[in-house]
Amino acid sequence: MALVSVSIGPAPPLQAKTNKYKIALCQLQVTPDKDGNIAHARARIEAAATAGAKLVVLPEIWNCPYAMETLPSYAEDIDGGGSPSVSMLSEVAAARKITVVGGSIPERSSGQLFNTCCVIGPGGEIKAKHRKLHLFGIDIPGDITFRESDTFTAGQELTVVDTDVGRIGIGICHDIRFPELAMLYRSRGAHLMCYPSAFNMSTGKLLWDLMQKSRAVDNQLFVATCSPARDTNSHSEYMIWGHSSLIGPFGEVLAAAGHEEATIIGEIDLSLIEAVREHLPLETQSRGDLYRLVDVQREYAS
Ligand SMILES: NC(=O)CCC(=O)C(=O)O
Repeated sequence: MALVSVSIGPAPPLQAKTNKYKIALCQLQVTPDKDGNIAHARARIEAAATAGAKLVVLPEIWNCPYAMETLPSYAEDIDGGGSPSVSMLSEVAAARKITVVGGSIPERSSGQLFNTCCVIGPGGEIKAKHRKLHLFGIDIPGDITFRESDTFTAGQELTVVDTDVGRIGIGICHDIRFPELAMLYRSRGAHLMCYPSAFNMSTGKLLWDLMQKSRAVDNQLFVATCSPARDTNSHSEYMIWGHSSLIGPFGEVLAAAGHEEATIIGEIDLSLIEAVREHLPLETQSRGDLYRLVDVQREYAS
């Protein structure tokens, strides 16, 4: 089928049951003990709900260490119902009537492994499942060599999900480096991008803040990132950067963690998006006569 290149129209109006709410980013200390990680995550989500959070976000790979050699032994079958990690998320979301962007866990499906984020609604239902689209691969001799594609298969679907707290676009860590993804999410009406992540010490120090602010500023929306805490005792070659953050639509840092375990809570006020877009109307200033973004999957679907 030939691909028809059509530019994307203006972002649809924002819709959410509530205009202002608290979001919690749980920067968890992860250990090799999966049951312990699940129990710990539950406790942190409950504490965040008690503190008033309506949306709780977990890190990339929170039920086991982010180490490619051991990840497969922790993988769970989400669709087949064999996922203690996702069951816990459903239970706690339903018990506390909150939305949970459940970080990511290694998912086993049809003999393949995916790096997968489930979004859970306040009834405990899985509202969306995002499989990491862009697998992280880096080779800087003498610094860092890492290849997710030796272990994971990349996902094939973009994920924009309607929740009680509005429309959320999901990406996992390295997905944040691809601006087109966030632009497509914005064009599909997302007001918040959530990126469960696990940046490393090299690229984290240099680029982590910049990436988050860029995605927020380019698209005039909120960006939330959530990382595991750094394990300074770990002998793993992959040391995690931490620094989970909430960025506002003007690029302002609304909340940020250091590298230790922490739950940070920030406020999302959706009216800020409209204000920023009104004050600085990038959408009407952009030059659709000179460049265009194409939503390939929508074009094929139509
Ligand atoms: N877990 C990841 O995808 C890491 C991405 C990363 O560090 C980067 O620089 O990109």
